Amino acid sequence: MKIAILGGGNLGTAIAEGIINSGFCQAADITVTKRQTATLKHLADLGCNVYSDNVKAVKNSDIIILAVKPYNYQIVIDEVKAALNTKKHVLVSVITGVWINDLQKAIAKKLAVVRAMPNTAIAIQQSMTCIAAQDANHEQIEYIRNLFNQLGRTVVIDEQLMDAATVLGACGTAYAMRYIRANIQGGIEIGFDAKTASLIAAQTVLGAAELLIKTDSHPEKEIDKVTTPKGCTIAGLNEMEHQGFSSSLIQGINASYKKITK
Ligand SMILES: NC(=O)C1=CN([C@@H]2O[C@H](COP(=O)(O)OP(=O)(O)OC[C@H]3O[C@@H](n4cnc5c(N)ncnc54)[C@H](OP(=O)(O)O)[C@@H]3O)[C@@H](O)[C@H]2O)C=CC1
Ligand SMILES: O=C(O)[C@@H]1CCC=N1
Repeated sequence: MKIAILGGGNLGTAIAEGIINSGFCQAADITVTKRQTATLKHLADLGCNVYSDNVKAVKNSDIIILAVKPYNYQIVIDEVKAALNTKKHVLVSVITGVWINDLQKAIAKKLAVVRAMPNTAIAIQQSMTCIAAQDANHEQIEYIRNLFNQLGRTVVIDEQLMDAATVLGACGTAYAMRYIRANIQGGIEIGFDAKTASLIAAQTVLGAAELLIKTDSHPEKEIDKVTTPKGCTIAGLNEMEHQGFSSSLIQGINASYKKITK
């Protein structure tokens, strides 16, 4: 399979790099487009095809990953729709807020379309990617899922949950960063220099997340292991809850969801 990534920006280049690093396909089988190609020199050096001609990229590929900004998708679809072939191509869109029906309407063909919502950890092959599909067969969905499995973990969801997936999985990276930053600020106040506090905070969050994923555990079970009766963990946790910690996170998630669905 040959893959075209239309829109070689942050996400597009991260996908290309991840696919190459994982050995999922050869660099020569990947084409990345953008209007100003100078920023894609590193991909060209790796052996990818790099140019601005979206139509040529579509004609030379089987899987078309659309990774332009939401306000640019219509123009790119208008450009390539005549070259899209329902018997050959699968279109994969990572564009936030654009529904499969919108894409199919813009293409004016019942093309197999897969919508994927990764997060920015895709740059280090640690994304959580939620996937939804329409008019794609099992084999096509599995191929796309396998592609994103090279870039982290995947789950197939109903497209109706894509806004929720965006909030929890994609915006979630920003929420986690803010949590880590608050830990760093607290860590500095209790004596660490910024660099050491950053390492301790980030590695601790990484370890906590891996505990849940690798042992299929529940957060409260892991909390019970840390909290010594009358100890400092429970004192801190309870104070955080008195200040509305869990409630503020839940309200934040709801505010994001309200914004994305309005
Ligand atoms: N899941 C997540 O966490 C996130 C998802 N996203 C989604 O991913 C998509 C991409 O975001 P991101 O990578 O950050 O955006 P970028 O702006 O970094 O990348 C988009 C790229 O598209 C290129 N482009 C624009 N017009 C065209 C065109 N006509 N033909 C070919 N290339 C074109 C631009 O380059 P040039 O101007 O040189 O053409 C640019 O490099 C967005 O739709 C966004 O919604 C974004 C961020 C986070
Ligand atoms: O903030 C946003 O609107 C988008 C959604 C996912 C990441 N960025």
